[in-house]
Amino acid sequence: MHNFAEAALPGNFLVDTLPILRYVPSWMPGGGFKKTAKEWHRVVDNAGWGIYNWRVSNQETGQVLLPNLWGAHLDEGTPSEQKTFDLVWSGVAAVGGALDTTRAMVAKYFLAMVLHPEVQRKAQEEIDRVIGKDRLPDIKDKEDLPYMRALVTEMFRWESSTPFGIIHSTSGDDVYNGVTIQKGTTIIPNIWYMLHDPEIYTNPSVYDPDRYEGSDVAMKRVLDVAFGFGRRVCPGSHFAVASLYSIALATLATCDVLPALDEQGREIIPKAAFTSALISFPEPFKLRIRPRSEKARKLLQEACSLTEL
Ligand code: HEM
Repeated sequence: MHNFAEAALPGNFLVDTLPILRYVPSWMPGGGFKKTAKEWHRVVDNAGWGIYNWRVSNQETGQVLLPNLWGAHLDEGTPSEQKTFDLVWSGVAAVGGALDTTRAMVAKYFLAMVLHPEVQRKAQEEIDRVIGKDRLPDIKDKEDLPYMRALVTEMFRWESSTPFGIIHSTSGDDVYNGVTIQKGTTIIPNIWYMLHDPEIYTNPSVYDPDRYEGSDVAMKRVLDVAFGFGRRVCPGSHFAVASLYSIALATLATCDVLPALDEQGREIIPKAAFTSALISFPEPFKLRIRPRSEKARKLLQEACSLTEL
């Protein structure tokens, strides 16, 4: 994932700006990127084929958890060479697209909760009122929890993990707002700014689920931007929102997310600081997670023991 982030960052490799450099041999000054490309290709190749071959060789052992992306296809019989290739690289695309983007959003969610106890209280009040305290929430409860929907949407507006989306280049000449854009121009979609435009979002740097006033239309406008545009829009957006939603709902229904304590027992309030890379994470911070009640602890324990089965 680190190599991907480095490779996709505009300006990191001169050859992206001066494509003629691709004809420079790897041993000449300016051709070093070819060695890097070869090495990184080996890494991603091993990762893709390694996990696929592991999946095939463990199909019968019970080590492979089902259902999984490859399972349904492999159960149909031995795939052709082309299909095998497609399966391996669609798996790499799914994991590559999902892993760090989702990890970063989950970390940002916990940071937002530590910084905004008032949001937690409001969400917990909604969960307790709608679901009660006798069962764990379910993804189907989403329909009845507008504040929780706003809480998750606001995560993507406040600090999406892909502030500059994925870089593209124009496939033909274009004119936008009177500006001529030539074919092959690099386009960096500034998703962060679109979601922090003060003309649309009052106090854009503030994490505030109330700004949507419960309107799903206003929330959709955020999610329509956060996952990119056009035919290369993120295919995992629904999965990503559902994952965030499940994690937020499960933790807030059962736990309080609290700041860590220093040696004197004082709360350490973390800064809202983020790395500036293709995929943006929060700077490291500490927190405490405490079950809201003995009943909540038991519900969680039961759910964990069911998962282990
Ligand atoms: C918080 C989570 C996520 C965020 C913020 C995110 C964001 C994005 C963005 C901005 C793009 C670029 C779209 C464009 O080019 O305009 C993208 C592409 C992509 N995403 Fe996601 N994504 C997330 C989760 C996922 C998940 C869970 C998956 C798969 C299960 C996934 C798979 C992909 C793939 C395969 C692409 C490349 C699509 C293409 O180029 O045709 N993403 N994502």
